[in-house]
Amino acid sequence: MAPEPATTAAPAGPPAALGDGGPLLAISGVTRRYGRAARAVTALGPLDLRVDPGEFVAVVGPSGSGKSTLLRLVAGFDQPSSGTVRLAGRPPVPGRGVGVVFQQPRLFPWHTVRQNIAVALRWAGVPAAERPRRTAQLLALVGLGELGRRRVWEVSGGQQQRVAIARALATAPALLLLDEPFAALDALTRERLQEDIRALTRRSGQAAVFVTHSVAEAVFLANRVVVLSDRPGRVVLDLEIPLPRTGVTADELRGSADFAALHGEVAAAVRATAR
Ligand SMILES: Nc1ncnc2c1ncn2[C@@H]1O[C@H](COP(=O)(O)OP(=O)(O)OP(=O)(O)O)[C@@H](O)[C@H]1O
Repeated sequence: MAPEPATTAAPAGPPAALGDGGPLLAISGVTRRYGRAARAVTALGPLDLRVDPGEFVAVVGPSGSGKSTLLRLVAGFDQPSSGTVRLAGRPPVPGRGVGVVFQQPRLFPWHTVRQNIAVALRWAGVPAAERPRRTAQLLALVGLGELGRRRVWEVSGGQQQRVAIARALATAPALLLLDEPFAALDALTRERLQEDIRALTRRSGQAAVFVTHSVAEAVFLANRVVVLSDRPGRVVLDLEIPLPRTGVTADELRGSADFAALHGEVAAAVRATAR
């Protein structure tokens, strides 16, 4: 088990408004087509998906099933061809209410680790006087308390991805969107980061939608796994993952019969839909 991040504090800042008890994310009848006329391709849908506060939903599916398309629609970076996406009851606006972590950390290389976080806090409208304390809190949350003064190129790939996660949490997003955030990391770093993300989101109740190719990663991290079909992506399995949240080590969890059974069920659904 990787060491726990140094603090149990929740992400800094006020929680984003959630509306009045409705779903956090509601996707209804959504499709996304790319291209025109004879060259048009339907990448996604029709798709319905609901995510409630506190849920960690992993989306798994074959390559080209529209997983990244789905995240772009939820982040407000892109618009559906039909249907609706609602975040806390409203159409998503980029940068508002969601934090996004990509496969590559996409940090400012000329800044220090701390400055990368401080910039996000500034964009979020956090007053200058408050930023150092909040930056320290966020770095401690992802286990990087000691590395704030380092330049980005002076920390490892896994540590850079931790900075990206801290930055995504800087705005206290209602929903965290993770697009294969561990894919570029070596196996050991990937496992450590998975364990820390699992601990962090379980502790804080942070809602997340997490895209991955890895069934094991999905079952380990999520409390719900959604499998998309081959293109156009539609939901072919929506499975609760009732694995214990506390009281077991990561190795015990990964080695348990329950884990193996859930992994088998999800993997079978992915295999059945892959071309
Ligand atoms: N901007 C675009 N213009 C045209 N086609 C696109 C565009 N973006 C995605 N597509 C197509 O839509 C389909 C879904 O792509 P998307 O990247 O969402 O899938 P994915 O499940 O995330 O794939 P992967 O697992 O390989 O990353 C693919 O066939 C892709 O080629």
